[in-house]
Order: sequence, then structure tokens, then C-alpha cells
Amino acid sequence: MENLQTAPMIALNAIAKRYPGPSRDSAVVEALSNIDLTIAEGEIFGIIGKSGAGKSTLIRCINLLERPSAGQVVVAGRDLTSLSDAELRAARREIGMIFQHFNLLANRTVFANVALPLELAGVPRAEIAARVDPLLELVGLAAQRDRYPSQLSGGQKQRVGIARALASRPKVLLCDEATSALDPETTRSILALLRDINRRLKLTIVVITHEMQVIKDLCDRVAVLDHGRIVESGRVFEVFTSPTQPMTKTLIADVIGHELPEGLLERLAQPHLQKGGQVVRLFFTGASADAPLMSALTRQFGLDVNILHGQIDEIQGEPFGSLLVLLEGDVANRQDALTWLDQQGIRTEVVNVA
Ligand SMILES: Nc1ncnc2c1ncn2[C@@H]1O[C@H](COP(=O)(O)OP(=O)(O)OP(=O)(O)O)[C@@H](O)[C@H]1O
Repeated sequence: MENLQTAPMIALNAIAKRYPGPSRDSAVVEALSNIDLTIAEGEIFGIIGKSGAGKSTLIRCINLLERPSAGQVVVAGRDLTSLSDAELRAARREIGMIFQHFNLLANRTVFANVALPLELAGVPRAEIAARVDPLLELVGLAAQRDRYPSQLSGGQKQRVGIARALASRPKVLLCDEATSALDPETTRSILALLRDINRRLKLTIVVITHEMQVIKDLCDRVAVLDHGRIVESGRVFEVFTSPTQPMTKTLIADVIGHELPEGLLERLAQPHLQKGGQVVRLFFTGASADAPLMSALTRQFGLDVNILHGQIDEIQGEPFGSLLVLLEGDVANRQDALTWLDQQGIRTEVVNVA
């Protein structure tokens, strides 16, 4: 079986990027500091961070649209920072890029937009047609072949962008806020297309976005940037369900629903709820989400369990969620139950509602 961990497609080694400050006397802007990142062949990797964290700078360092002030950028085994201009132009053909505002040429048809990188690379006419038509088929735009960008929807324009990026048969696709200008339904269809081409072409995809739902639906791994540094990284499931850094928690708060609904805590503060009981939040991930816990708490520890609130979600088929329960019963038994839950791999949080 193929092991994606063995072949790094992208390695960023100790990357730094400094920009001159806005005026002669102002301090240098440290847009990126000491970035080490390895992305495996065939992976879909997300980079998130607040505005100004350095996401655009980082993704543009991967194809050297921005030249790092220090460090090495290795793509498909080649150190791009050591190449001559001509070598770099050739190496860039292995790295496609798509953009938030599509960047299509208005006076060219769909076909001619996709053909452009091949024309620039001197590919013969007959071969261009033989390569572009299957790409239009792949992105679902065969019927729009001779239309102009102004005659297309946003989603169709991004499909042209994707086909154009794929024209030079890249190994890596960089996506710079590629769905941020699209409505949710169109976003889903573009993400499905990206997943499809990732699988069919074994394309390595790097995504920067402020849309956490995109990371949740699309990416295998994610890195969190804060002030130009990677503060947390790992599998999307781990990072989103067990974030360790405050910045990560802030970024994912809306999409993961760790916050309890407004008004619920107020209702919980009612004195009769608290008498002889304790409000506890149980966090489930993966296999533990399916375990028959409630009956175990009742049978093994003699507790009454009332479910007050619950939510279940999944990240690419892996379930996770939380349950807010009122545990009633003997204090020692409640304590034993919490210890037991911990041993079952269930994180618990006693909710202070006083
Ligand atoms: N060409 C430039 N000259 C000077 N400073 C720059 C330049 N490009 C970016 N910066 C600065 O570098 C830092 C990182 O910017 P960057 O655009 O990479 O962040 P970002 O995370 O992509 O933000 P956003 O989500 O708002 O696009 C910011 O402080 C920004 O002002």
C-alpha cells in the first residue's frame, strides 16, 4: 500500500520573510519566522490564521512569488531558492495556483484561458487542444468551452481557474482563498472537485483560507499561523477537536460549536438543578462517540443521568461531539464516574453554573 508519509512533496526549512517597514524609520515587518513545514505527496494541507498572520506570504513562498529572506523551499525534491531564473520558470510549471478572484482574461474564451499557460510554454497547437479539452471535461465545463468569463457564474470561473492551473500538469496546487468569493453551495461543489482531482491526479494541494468549514471538509492536516509563526499543526480532526493553543480555539470556535448556546447556562443556574447534582460536559471523539456510556454511568455508578444538551458532528466521516449532562447521585460515586470516563478516553469538564 502506498504510504503518503514517505514522500515529502513540499519541505519548507527555516523560512523567514521580512518586509521593509512602511517608512524609512519604521521597524522591519517579520511576516514569517522560522517556518518548518513538510507536506506529503497527495496530501491536502490547510493553513489558517487571523488576518495579517502571514498566510498569503507563506503560500506565495511555496512557488517563490515571494522570495523568502532566509530558508529553503524544496518542492518535488528541488530547492527552488537555489535555481536560476530560467530553471525557476520551468520548476514553477509543477506548481499551479488558483485565486479568490479567479484572475481570468476577459477577452479570452474558456478554452483560450486554459490554453494560455501551454501557449506560453511553447506547446504545439494540436497538443494544446488534446490537453485542454479533457481538462474542461474534468472540471465539468465542456459545454462552456467557447464562452467568455463574463458569461460564467463564479463557480464556473473558478473551474476555469482550476483547469488552467492543471494545464501544465503540476504536482502541487496552491489555493489562495479559492472559495471565499463563492456561496456555500458553490463552495461545496468546488471542494468536491478539488477532492476529486486530488485523488485522480495524486495532486498535492495547499489551501489558505479564513473559512474553517473549508479546512474541515477538505484538508487532511492543518497548520495554525500566528504572527508569522506556526503555533499548532496536525491532523484536522485532532487540531479541531482538541486544540491546544488559544489562537486555534478562537479560529475554530464558530465551526466546531464548543460554545454552549446562549441562555442555556442561565437555565442551568436554577438552584433545583444543582441540588445533589453536577453539570458535566463530556467530549467524544472517534470510537468513544459510539460507546454506550450513559447506561454504564447508571449501572456501574448508580447515578441518574439527565441529558441537557448535545451535539454531534463529523470531520470527513470521523464523529465527534459533546454532551452536557446532569449527574445526580452520591458525591464519591460521581467522582469515580469522572475518573472512569477519563480512563475511557472521554474528556470531561465540570461546568460551573453558579
Ligand atoms: N509587500 C509587503 N510589504 C510590506 N509588508 C507586507 C507585504 N505583504 C505583507 N506584508 C505584511 O506581512 C504580514 C503578513 O501579511 P499576509 O498578507 O501574509 O497575511 P495574511 O494572513 O495573508 O492576511 P489576510 O488574511 O488579511 O490576507 C502583515 O503584517 C502584512 O502587513
